[in-house]
Amino acid sequence: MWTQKAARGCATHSASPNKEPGCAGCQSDGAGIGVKACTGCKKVKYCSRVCQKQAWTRGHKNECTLLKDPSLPPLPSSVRAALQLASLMSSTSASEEDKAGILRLEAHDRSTIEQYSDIEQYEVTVASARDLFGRVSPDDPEAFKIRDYVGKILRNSLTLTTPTLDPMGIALDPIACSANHSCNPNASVLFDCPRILMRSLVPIKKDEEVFISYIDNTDPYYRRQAQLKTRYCFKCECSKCRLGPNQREDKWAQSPETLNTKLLNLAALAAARFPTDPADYIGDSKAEKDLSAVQGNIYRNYEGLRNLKDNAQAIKELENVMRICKDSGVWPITRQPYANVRVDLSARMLDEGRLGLALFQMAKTYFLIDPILYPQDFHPVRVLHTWGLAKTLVAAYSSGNDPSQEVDPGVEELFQREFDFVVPIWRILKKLSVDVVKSHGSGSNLTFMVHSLTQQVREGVGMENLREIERDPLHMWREFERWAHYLQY
Ligand SMILES: C[S@@+](CC[C@H](N)C(=O)[O-])C[C@H]1O[C@@H](n2cnc3c(N)ncnc32)[C@H](O)[C@@H]1O
Repeated sequence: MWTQKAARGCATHSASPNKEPGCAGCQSDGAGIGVKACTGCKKVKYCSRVCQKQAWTRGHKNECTLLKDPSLPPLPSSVRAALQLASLMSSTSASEEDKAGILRLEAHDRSTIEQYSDIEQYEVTVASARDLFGRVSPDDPEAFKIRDYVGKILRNSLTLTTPTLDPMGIALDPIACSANHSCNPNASVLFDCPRILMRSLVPIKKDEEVFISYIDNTDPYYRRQAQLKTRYCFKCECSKCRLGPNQREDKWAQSPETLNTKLLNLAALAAARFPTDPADYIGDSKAEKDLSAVQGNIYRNYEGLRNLKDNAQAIKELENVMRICKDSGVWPITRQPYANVRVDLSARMLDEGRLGLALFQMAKTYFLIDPILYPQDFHPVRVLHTWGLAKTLVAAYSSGNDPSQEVDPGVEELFQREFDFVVPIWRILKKLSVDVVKSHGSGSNLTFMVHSLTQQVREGVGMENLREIERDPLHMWREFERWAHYLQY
């Protein structure tokens, strides 16, 4: 089952009455992809690429009816997911095999949820989903199974991401859901629409257990523990967690005692605004408590910014978050969420056409951060970041060679300094062509895109020239490495 956070409902269709609507999920025009109309409203359409799996379209039927009720507030994602699962299970178009797979999944219930607040949340979700389902399908016996469905979702759902790893909602797949969690996983789950891929990160022997990571395993220990407890109801005792809160993810650049005094006011402010969250715990000394308040503030700010539509505003605020990390004097650039904020900032800058600044941030991630957070060259996250960098280098190079395009001032300056973009483009793509097969498999969409671009560059530049470029007589690669140090934060 696939579900999505943001409900678009029938508004998408009515917003453009004269235009044949495209996909309400990914917003593509649907040309050449094929779109299917919702079986509920018969209007909103979803494409078979990103918003695939008919289940998604069927799930919309409930939302679509419910969203016509103006008295209803926006549905929480847990309620939405339960409604979609109930709707899927009662439909005739879901295969019996799919249904049997879902029915076999175990569910969490009051006995496995430990904290009172989480039980309360679970009961509210069950009651809301049952009530809403009853309004849409008054006589459907699936309503009585909603408690079990909520428990199944709580126990088994994985974060559904775009191919570039942006969270989109949740996914429930009987096979992917059979893997247990480790913060030091030997495999990863990737969404390569319409398929789910499970890829190994290290050699796995026959009969060895396959572990995936349900959460961002680059987060510090207490945050990982808190997330797994709240979302999946278990205490993680994986090989990394057994070593406690003193691994690389938890390290500070300097002792928390040296936290910049400017930030102490911020800490007091943050502590006053937010009750202590176990996810933010660092230690019991005054300095550690201050720092945990700052950390909580930073995580919450960042999470709030992820869905901000206004790019310019988001860039301003993300830069602010990064400045706080930098000014703290204790935050290493590899400690979360500093590292993730940088990646989001680069993506936002790209959307705004600020190629030069985005390139410098991406170079920092490429040279100084990713090799530490993701030690394997072919780690899927690292491969995706590298792919973003390669595409941005190509875009910068093309913009400077196309008189019809406005060149970003940062890129213009690089051209003036006679930087040869082709050196890093070729070196990165050549290696990426190999790594992407290991990370995503030879048949994945990403592999196809990486190989196509590599081929274009090979044909465009010519093998003879590329051999000279590989020799790099003017030391362009060394110059490129320096970019990682250009920006202050
Ligand atoms: C997707 S299921 C994994 C399959 C699970 N073994 C089962 O049979 O349902 C996720 C659930 O398995 C349990 N689980 C997964 N990894 C675990 C771990 N490392 N330690 C303890 N429980 C774990 C948790 O209850 C979690 O909600």
